[in-house]
Amino acid sequence: MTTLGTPLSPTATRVMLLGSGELGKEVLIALQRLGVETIAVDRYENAPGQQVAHHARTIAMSDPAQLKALIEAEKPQLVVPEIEAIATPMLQQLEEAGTVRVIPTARAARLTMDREGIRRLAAETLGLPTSPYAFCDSLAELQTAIDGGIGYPCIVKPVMSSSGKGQSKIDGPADVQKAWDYAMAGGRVSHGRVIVEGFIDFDYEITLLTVRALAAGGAVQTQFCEPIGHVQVSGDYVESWQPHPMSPVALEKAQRIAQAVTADLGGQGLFGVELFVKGEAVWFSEVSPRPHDTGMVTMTTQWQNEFELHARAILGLPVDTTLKSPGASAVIYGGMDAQGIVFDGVDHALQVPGSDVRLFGKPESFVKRRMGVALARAGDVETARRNAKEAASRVKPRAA
Ligand SMILES: Nc1ncnc2c1ncn2[C@@H]1O[C@H](COP(=O)(O)OP(=O)(O)OP(=O)(O)O)[C@@H](O)[C@H]1O
Ligand SMILES: NCC(=O)N[C@@H]1O[C@H](COP(=O)([O-])[O-])[C@@H](O)[C@H]1O
Ligand SMILES: [Mg+2]
Repeated sequence: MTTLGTPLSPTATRVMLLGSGELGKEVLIALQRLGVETIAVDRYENAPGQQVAHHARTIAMSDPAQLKALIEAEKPQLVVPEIEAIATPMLQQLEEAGTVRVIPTARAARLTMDREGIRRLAAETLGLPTSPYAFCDSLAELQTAIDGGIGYPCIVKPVMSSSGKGQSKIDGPADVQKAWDYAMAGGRVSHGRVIVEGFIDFDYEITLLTVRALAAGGAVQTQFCEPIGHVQVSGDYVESWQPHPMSPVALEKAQRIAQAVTADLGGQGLFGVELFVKGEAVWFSEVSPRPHDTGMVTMTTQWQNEFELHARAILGLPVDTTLKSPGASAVIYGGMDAQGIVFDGVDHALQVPGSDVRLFGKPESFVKRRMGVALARAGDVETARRNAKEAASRVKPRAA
């Protein structure tokens, strides 16, 4: 049985988010609605989630000593990683000592913060289909791996990075040095290691949101949302929609892969399983053991969006993954490096039929920083995509 307390009282159910960007902000709002006391942690002040939580804390989350001190001081019942770059071995120690429960598990957070951990688990332990890959610690090793079988084109990524940071495509020998240098500059945690992956010439890619939640009787049950299609530019998502049509065979394979990888990672919560599809072939790419950026579309397409599903699943509550309406999302970038920017045209954007806008409230804009998202629901996905892009384009960021 789940029992929830009263926030800011001795009975409070206390949950700490490690990372409080746009995704954490929505998880925090979902938790607040259930009367959970929330602690929003990030590496900088006034992160989006810190603006809606009961408590805001700013630390270097990749520093094990700072992380341990904060968790011991705040004593949350649950710790919810929201980004990859966290001192996950320390989370594992604290979980093993019984100090705290980590969502979905500390091992899942550790394996997925490092592309090597999750890739070796998926391909070598679970035998799931993936692109060919190798791990390299130098430019020379990278060249050897490409010549030894990965071939061209291929993709190089720092082992610790996300949202496409440090990622680039190599089309031929002339690009190798540039890709290596770019990866070295772009990792989130400095680390001289990269993964090189053979390029998969997929027809489309999806995120399969997969929830592990308690069913009546107390057993963990796996449920899937409708597939989310998306478009990525330079490794970062710019547009997503739901549902993405799939052949029954491809959908079945996708669900089987998602079931296998999430069952191994274990625990309770929502996962974003990234898959490439060509015809009826399906490849596993990677998985987030937490809500996914492409899943922001569920704020307009599902009865319970991915953030509510995560909040419910981690608290031991039942979930409903059904679709409400086809819909789409389109990213609003800052387009400039500046603090405290303003957004013109939100009124104009909201005149687009079925549209909605979220502005994350990030204190500082960068040219390619995601500052907001436009949403649109419609009778079909094509209309929704067109309307979401139209609404996004009507929001005009401007320096104050
Ligand atoms: N081996 C590959 N073949 C073809 N395309 C790829 C491959 N690897 C990555 N991509 C493309 O680059 C995108 C980003 O890659 P990936 O998900 O590994 O990066 P990421 O930095 O972890 O991104 P995020 O954190 O946003 O999920 C993929 O969604 C896909 O469009
Ligand atoms: N693909 C992962 C992803 O989308 N993560 C989301 O972006 C935030 C960081 O944004 P920032 O880099 O603008 O601070 C994270 O906190 C999370 O919400
Ligand atoms: Mg990805």
